[in-house]
Amino acid sequence: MVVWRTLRAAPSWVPPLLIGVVVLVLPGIGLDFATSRQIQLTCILALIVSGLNLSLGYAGQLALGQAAMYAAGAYTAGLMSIAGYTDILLQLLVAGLVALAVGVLTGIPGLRLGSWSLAMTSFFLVLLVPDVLSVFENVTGGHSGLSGIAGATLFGSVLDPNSFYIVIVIVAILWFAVLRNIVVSRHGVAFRVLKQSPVLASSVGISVFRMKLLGYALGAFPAGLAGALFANLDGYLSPETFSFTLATSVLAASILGGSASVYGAAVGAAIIQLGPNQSSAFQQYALVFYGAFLIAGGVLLGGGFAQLFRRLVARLDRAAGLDTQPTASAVAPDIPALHGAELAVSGVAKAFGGNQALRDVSITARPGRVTALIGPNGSGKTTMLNMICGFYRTDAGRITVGGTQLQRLPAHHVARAGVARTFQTPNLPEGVSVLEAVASGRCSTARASLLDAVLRLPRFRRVRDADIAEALRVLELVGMTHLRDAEAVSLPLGMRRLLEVARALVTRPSVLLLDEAASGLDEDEVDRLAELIRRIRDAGGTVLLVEHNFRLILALADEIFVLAHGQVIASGPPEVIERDPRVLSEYLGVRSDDARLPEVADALETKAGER
Ligand SMILES: Nc1ncnc2c1ncn2[C@@H]1O[C@H](COP(=O)(O)OP(=O)(O)OP(=O)(O)O)[C@@H](O)[C@H]1O
Repeated sequence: MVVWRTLRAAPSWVPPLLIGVVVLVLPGIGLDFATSRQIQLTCILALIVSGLNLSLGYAGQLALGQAAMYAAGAYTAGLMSIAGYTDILLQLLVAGLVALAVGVLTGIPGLRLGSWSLAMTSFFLVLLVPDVLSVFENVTGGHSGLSGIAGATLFGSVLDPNSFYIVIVIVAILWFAVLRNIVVSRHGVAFRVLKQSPVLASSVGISVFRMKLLGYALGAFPAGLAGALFANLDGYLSPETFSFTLATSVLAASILGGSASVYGAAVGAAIIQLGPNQSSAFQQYALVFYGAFLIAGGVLLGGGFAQLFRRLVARLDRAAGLDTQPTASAVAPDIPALHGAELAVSGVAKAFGGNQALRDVSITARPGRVTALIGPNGSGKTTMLNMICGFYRTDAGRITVGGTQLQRLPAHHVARAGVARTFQTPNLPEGVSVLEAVASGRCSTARASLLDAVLRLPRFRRVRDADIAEALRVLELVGMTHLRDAEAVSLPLGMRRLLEVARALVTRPSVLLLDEAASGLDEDEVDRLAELIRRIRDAGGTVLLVEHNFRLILALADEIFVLAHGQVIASGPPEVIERDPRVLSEYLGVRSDDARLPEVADALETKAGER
């Protein structure tokens, strides 16, 4: 256990780097030609698989185009070599950029069309590779393949097989370092938010289209590098290499190793390359075997070997006593001043086909006040929130926050304008810690570019430090600092709801929309939530609360708007609403002119409980 504790004290990138260094020095201790070639092919396959992991495992885009990007990189490098440009660094750069360009060009239409289109376009892209190579037969050699690729050079010297081995391993190590830096940065968290839900992504200010394209196109880059390395390793390119079978093997390796994992790509590639690919009998039935691997990886090993590895680490951590969580802090600090803005909705209408969900609705939520929006099921509350957030377009009317019109803005711009929200069902990405989940709310604030993240430039560190500091500050407010390293999705419902409020608060929003935040909470948790909302209000925040818990509404709201059949039927302070005959009639289906608060609350709550 002492060894384990020492290992865990080291930064997480040290063990994989050590493995990389061992692979790098293997030729020094004697490596036969066949093994050396297999290791090089494993590195090449690992590069391709890592690209798929980024787009599929992290960004959630099922796209099989890596084989086509690999071909683009390979033919680019091969043709450069034939034209006399044999420098491997130049070839890697150009091949990577060409693959990136193919990713962008094929990704845009696939992503614009939405849903399964990217999977389909990338699938056809792979099927088209042999035909494209035939069409340009004069240049690519068509079905006969491309020969005459000269040995690679580095700064003018020809690379012997051992030196080329070193180049391949170093490129793989460097790319995995880049990938790791991306995955642990804000971009990596944004990818996982996107994978969880595009709606969630836009609600924290992420442009869904740009992020999807970034994941897919970035995944093309290592495939281009792999292509350049392969062209120089074999000195000959045949269209058959870039077939659909390759695409399937890449997918199988990704699923086996664990697609939501950086190093899982290398593990999956090693299993496929060093195992079945060795046997010629396997080659004949490769597609069948890859299919079986996919099923085994997907069904038996949910999350692949990476998931098994994580479980093993967790078990060893427990055994070594490394998993103890500090206890919760009792006193939550004061909320610093929030600069809430007025939310004004006037004359808004929305129809879904013939169903008029909202008609001529006007509501106002002011800073330093809790405004509640209530109404029976189907009265239009969620539609209203979705229109404020930019998920639905209004048919008529205006929505402004602090005087700025929102109704024409896409959802991620609305979030950037200061509107933050929670969801009816807590919406948290998998594979992120509580701290990262809260910090993900800051995706729309000051940015560090991808290059800043990859190279760990000062700007990246500044943004990361600010993200962590703000996330910790808000976690303290909701009394969850002690859970900062826990996996967000594994928390109980009450904690997940508080976590969502924390994520919304981390941007210091101008307007906070809470969609049934108390639903499913026990009494203690509701009290804690109520206390938090009160403190947000007292700090000057603008809170719009959509809620079915009437005791909470009556206790918290300064003003209530009641929706029924898509229209506001009553508005005013709780003491007016609780006696309004129209409200009672809508909720209870009875007319009562002298009903009082406790009876109404009980009756309404019972009614809500029945639903
Ligand atoms: N995307 C959609 N497509 C078609 N109809 C929709 C859509 N969203 C909402 N509606 C309809 O609009 C009306 C209002 O629904 P909405 O979900 O806003 O009500 P709600 O008050 O939030 O209900 P609940 O309390 O059950 O969440 C309903 O008739 C619903 O069927």
